[in-house]
Amino acid sequence: MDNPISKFQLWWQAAAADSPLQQKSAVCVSTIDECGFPTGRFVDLKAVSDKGFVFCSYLESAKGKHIECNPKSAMTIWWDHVGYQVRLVGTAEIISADEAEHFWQTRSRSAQLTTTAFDQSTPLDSEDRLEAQLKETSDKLAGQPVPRPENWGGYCIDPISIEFLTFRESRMHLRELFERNGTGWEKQLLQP
Ligand SMILES: Cc1cc2nc3c(=O)[nH]c(=O)nc-3n(C[C@H](O)[C@H](O)[C@H](O)COP(=O)(O)O)c2cc1C
Repeated sequence: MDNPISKFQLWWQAAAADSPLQQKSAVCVSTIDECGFPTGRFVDLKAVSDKGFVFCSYLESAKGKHIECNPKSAMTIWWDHVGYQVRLVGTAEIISADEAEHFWQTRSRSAQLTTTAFDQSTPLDSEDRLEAQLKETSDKLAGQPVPRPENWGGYCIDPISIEFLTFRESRMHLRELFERNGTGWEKQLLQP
């Protein structure tokens, strides 16, 4: 398979089928902080297409601020039950408001309420404060749809390289590196 996006979609499907994982689409996104340190955290992978790899978050979170200053990002995935690792590097861009709205509408009401109630990555005085904030938001929006907060949206990482590793107990892992070459991709095998 010479198209890494199609290959990824097949791997994602295979990993999700009969997956023992609770969080089947958790992937690690790494960004670069203001001091130049890389920092990773798990997010939920929402969609993959020729445009890139999409996840949703608060736009003013730490990761959001990092991407605003430096869009160079990475995504790393390990699906133990199928023995697949995927690593990609690329440039993150905010998705459109319409796309963000689409993903917002796929969220449960309780996820919409918690997202609205909290201000990700800002300091928290005490754990009790979370309950109070959630109750305040739930009471305020009782019986109404929960609108998407302006500070919630998504990012699409447009990859310049994607590496697929098929894990083998023998350590003879198969590593397939795809690098962007103009509008296409160049494939190269790497030693394990
Ligand atoms: C399995 C899992 C899935 C998560 N999914 C998301 C997500 O889709 N979006 C998000 O903003 N945070 C998600 N989080 C929380 C992030 O890992 C992280 O704590 C949060 O985004 C704040 O990161 P930041 O301060 O670096 O911006 C998830 C955490 C876990 C463990």
